[in-house]
Order: sequence, then structure tokens, then C-alpha cells
Amino acid sequence: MTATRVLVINSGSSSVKYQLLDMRDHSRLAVGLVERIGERSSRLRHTPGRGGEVRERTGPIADHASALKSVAEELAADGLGLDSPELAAIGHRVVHGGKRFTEPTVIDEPVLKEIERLIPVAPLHNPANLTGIRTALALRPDLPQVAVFDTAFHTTMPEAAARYAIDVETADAHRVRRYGFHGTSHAYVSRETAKLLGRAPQEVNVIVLHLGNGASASAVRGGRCVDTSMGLTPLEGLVMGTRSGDVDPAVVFHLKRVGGMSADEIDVLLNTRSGLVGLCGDNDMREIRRRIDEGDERAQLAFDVYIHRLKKYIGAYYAVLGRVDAVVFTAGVGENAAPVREAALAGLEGLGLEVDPALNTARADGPRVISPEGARVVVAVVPTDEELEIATQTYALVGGGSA
Ligand SMILES: Nc1ncnc2c1ncn2[C@@H]1O[C@H](COP(=O)(O)OP(=O)(O)O)[C@@H](O)[C@H]1O
Ligand SMILES: CC(=O)OP(=O)(O)O
Ligand SMILES: [Mg+2]
Repeated sequence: MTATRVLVINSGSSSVKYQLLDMRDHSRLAVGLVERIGERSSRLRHTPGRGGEVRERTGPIADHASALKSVAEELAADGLGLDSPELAAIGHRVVHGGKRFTEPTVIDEPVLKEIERLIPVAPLHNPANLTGIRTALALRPDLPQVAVFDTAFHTTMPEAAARYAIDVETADAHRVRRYGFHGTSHAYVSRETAKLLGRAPQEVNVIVLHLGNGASASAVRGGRCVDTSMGLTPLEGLVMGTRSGDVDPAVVFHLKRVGGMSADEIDVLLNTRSGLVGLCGDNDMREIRRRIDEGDERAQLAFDVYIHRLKKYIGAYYAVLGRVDAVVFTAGVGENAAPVREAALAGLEGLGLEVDPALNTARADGPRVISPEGARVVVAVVPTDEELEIATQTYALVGGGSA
């Protein structure tokens, strides 16, 4: 029997998302999510493929290791256990790969050591990713397991975009530079955009706006990333659900010296109590739009700050690319929030950027153009699929498809 299945594991700081894919037709055999790991109200939601009934488990799940064991049990209950001979590999999302990992990589001890060495530059993400990998390795030590890095797509950024303008020796000694994240999504979406335009990826320049809970923009020239909004960590750039994005770095010294806060407290402030949640108390764009419709001023302010920052990055990446063929919205907010797309491009007609109101608000799935016929730049919505991209890269690396 040929092994044609890939399990994808995306371990976040307090969640594990997973999908089991059949790589012959890219069908989902199972999709699931474990949330609020480490709290008393943890929840596992498992959706079997092919129309099976959704199953939920609630109650405390102490850590990522227990979460993955529960996932393995759910899969086994559907006859899709990790011991299945049809499983070809497990693909793991790893957020920080530093400068070294430019490609998906089969995981062995030295690779684990390097991911561990990068924890100081990804304290929220890499420890969770590592636990996911170690637990999966303990369950199936014989199976190839592959790390797919969020940073990999951005390693093509020129030095001018990747360097911070700080003392070179100090920066290099501490590996301080701009790495960028969400790369799997930016790579997938820019390629799908080229398909939508009916052109080769090498021919098109695209601005990708990945607007999820975390959010980032990238400038992609001919299929290669030339700039992106996240930096040393996923804190830089756009306004996000709970993260501030760009601030004057002096805000940190000020809060320490004048506000009496510790470095750890400021870290928590900027990562978890800022962005939309910090501005208005909500980080869900649906809720913010509902409040705006009721005349809520704080929600309006949060929306305006979010849009202002987004518009600045669109303008910046227009300048970086020189010629733009498409501006593309993706991820939870980008795919679903028509008012965000409309507001982000309002007033940019001079740059050839326009949104057709009817196309923008039409209910539709899949990649679609939302700019008017004949517009100079195509504006599009292209749903991201990080799991499919991770599975595809994993399967290719272990020789799948060639058997
Ligand atoms: N129908 C919708 N309208 C507006 N915003 C939405 C809608 N659906 C989801 N979102 C937004 O998408 C966010 C989640 O995006 P997602 O890409 O799934 O994030 P992540 O992968 O970072 O968890 C939610 O917090 C919410 O703000
Ligand atoms: C890197 C990052 O910000 O990831 P996420 O959007 O999953 O938090
Ligand atoms: Mg996401």
C-alpha cells in the first residue's frame, strides 16, 4: 500500500490546529482544533471528513503533549490513527526558522536543537512548536516529520529590507534582523493570485495582505518576497487582534522608566493587550463592525487605526515594488470583512486601486477579483490554506507522489 496521507500540526501558544489530508486529491479526512490548552475550560473540536458528525470534548487539557494525545485518540476513533500505514509523514508549522532554514526540513536532533536555539526570538511560538514535534515523534518515531517554517519564504528579502538601522556588530551578535512570518500563507496566496490572473508567478508583482488574528503584509516580486511587515518577531507592522504592530521603540523605554513597568510586562502589553483589543476591548472584526453600526466610538477608533496602518503599508509596498499587478486580501479578516477591504483602498484610485462595491460584498468562496473590469491593478480575495501548503511541501520532501 502506498502511503498518501499527511497529518499537519500547527501548535500555537495555547492551541493546536490539525488536519489529515489525502494527498491524492487533497481531500480532508479530518480537521480539528484544541483550544485554551492549560486552562480548565479546554476544548477539542474534531470534524471528520466526508460529512461525519463533529465531536467535542471539553474539560482541562494540561499541556500540548496531552492535547496531541487526545488528537491521536480522536483520529484513531475514525480508523485514522497515527499507526496507520497510509500515513506518509507529519508536517509541522514552525514559526521561527531564523536565517538557516530556507526550505522545509526533515526533523532530526540537530534541527530540533536549532529550533530550540531560536526560542529567544520567538518566545510565544517556538516552544509550542517544539512540544508538538517532540510529542508526535514519541508517538511515531519511525515516520518522517517535516518542519515548514513561517520565515522561509521571507529569506529572499534583500539586506536593505531585512536590516534594522542599528549598530551592525550588536545586531549580528544577537541575531537582530527582520525575519518575517506567515510566509507559508504569503507564498501560497501569491502563487494562487498568479493563477487567478492567468500568468506565471515569475511575471507578477503582488501585495499580499494576510489579515487574521496575527496580520502581516508582504511585497512579492516575481514569486519572491522582497519585503514584509513583521520583523524580528511577529509583533512588528500592522495593527493586529491583540498586538500593537509598529510603535516608536522609545515607547518601551518610556513605559519602563516613567511607567515603572518591567520588560516582561511591556512584552505582555504589546503582544496581548494592544491592537484592536487594546483600542476597543474586542479583537474580533465582526464584533467591531457590529459595535460601529450601533454608533460605538471606541470601536470606530479601533477600526480607523487599523485601516490607517494598513493603507500606509499598501502605499509603502507599492513604492517598494514600483509596478503592482495585484493587491490581495486573505485570512479571517481579509477573506470575510468587505468593509475592511473597501476602507483600506478608499482614496487610492490615483494608484489604480479600486474596489467594485457589488463584487466586494458578493457572497462567494474561492479566489475572486473584486476590482472593476479594466482596473489598472487587480484587487482580489484569495483564501489562504496554510495546512494544504504545509502538507504539499511535506509530501514533496518525503518523496510522495513519485511512488
Ligand atoms: N465574517 C467575518 N467578518 C469579519 N471578520 C471575520 C469574519 N470571520 C472571521 N473574522 C476575523 O478573522 C479573525 C481570525 O482570522 P484567522 O485567519 O482565522 O486567524 P488565526 O489563524 O490567526 O487564528 C477573527 O478574529 C475575526 O476578527
Ligand atoms: C506568526 C504569527 O503571527 O502567527 P499567528 O497569526 O498564527 O499568531
Ligand atoms: Mg492563521
